Amino acid sequence: MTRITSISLRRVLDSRGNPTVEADVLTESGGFGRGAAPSGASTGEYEAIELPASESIAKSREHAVPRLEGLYAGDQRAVDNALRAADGTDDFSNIGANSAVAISMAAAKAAADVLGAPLYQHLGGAFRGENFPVPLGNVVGGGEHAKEATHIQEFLAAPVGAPSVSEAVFANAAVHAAVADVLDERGVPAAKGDEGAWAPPISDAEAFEVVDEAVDRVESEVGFEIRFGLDMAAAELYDDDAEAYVYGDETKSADEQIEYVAGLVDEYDLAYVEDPLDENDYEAFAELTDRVGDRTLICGDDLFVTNVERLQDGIDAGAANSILIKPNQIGTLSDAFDAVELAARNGYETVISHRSGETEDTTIAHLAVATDAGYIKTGTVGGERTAKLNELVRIADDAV
Ligand SMILES: O=C(O)[C@@H](CO)OP(=O)(O)O
Ligand SMILES: [Mg+2]
Repeated sequence: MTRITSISLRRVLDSRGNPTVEADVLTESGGFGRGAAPSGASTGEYEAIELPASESIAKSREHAVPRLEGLYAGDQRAVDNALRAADGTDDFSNIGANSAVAISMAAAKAAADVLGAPLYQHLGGAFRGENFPVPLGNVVGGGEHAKEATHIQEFLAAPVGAPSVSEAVFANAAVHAAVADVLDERGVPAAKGDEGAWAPPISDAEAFEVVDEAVDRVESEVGFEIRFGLDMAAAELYDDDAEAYVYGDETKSADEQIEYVAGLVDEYDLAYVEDPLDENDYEAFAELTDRVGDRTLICGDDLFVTNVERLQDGIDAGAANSILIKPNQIGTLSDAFDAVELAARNGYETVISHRSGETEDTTIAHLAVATDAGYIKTGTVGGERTAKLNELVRIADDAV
């Protein structure tokens, strides 16, 4: 039986050393599931609310746990509806999206445990596990994840031609290593940013050269196509008062930003561009998508925040052609699934994603396989990133 008998919540460390929420769910027959909430730094204006971990835990113990005990862990909608009812707001500002998502993921894992099925199969059904997402691997980054580095937040290796997910994961690690070599040859010292990407003190223009070179080197070694992409996190670059994108001493109007990004897509044959424009500018997103959407993915992260209403607005406007899915942006797995389904029905590609603050939790690897997502963005190196990448390798090897 998957009836929930108890839920424990505790504070654990995330990869930045901040407290986050971990949930354990136990069922009547001894099923066990554990989930931990990630945390963003370049958070979107419209995301569900993360509360301080202790506050979120106290509120959830009082309001959510009593409603959840006795429900079936396998009835994910009922669990997630109870979380929403316990919170009573649209954005989880009462109990915190951090506790909500930890409990939602832990319940799914407890149900899978009772069934004796891998999580991806419990979530996605018997016919999942054949297709794997292309991992987008952050190899150079700055922005909110490393202050003295590039303005663009993430340069992402995209091994689109890899014959297997394992080869793709290793190719990204090789690009990460090749970037270190290229930087070394140029005499550029580099620390690492929050997600384990190199965070060199160089201009965006030089970062393009470095990543392009590193990708070329690895591509010729492995013999399959590797492209690259970006997360521009442009809402962080956008200054509302100046109505412009600010790159240090330079600024760009929305039209100039569209021109700039369209030029980059062509010059570097970019496979992927996330948040190239401000989160409130559907129109500019639509214009850019119209120009380059036939040859690259224009992905909405802060634009859509895994929210079906914002995604529907984007679909109506023709803004973007793909969506980033972060369960903690919306608070539950059910909401994240709804966003994936709406995207799929409208021909939008799905990219399942980590946060810059992460834990060892591997739910997103299973979510990507369960939803047949085309891509997963979960870093390249570092234990909290390799936890997900290695889980994908295990799923492919039928070893979960
Ligand atoms: O912007 C993003 O896509 C994410 C993850 O890379 O960063 P953060 O978790 O800081 O929002
Ligand atoms: Mg992003």
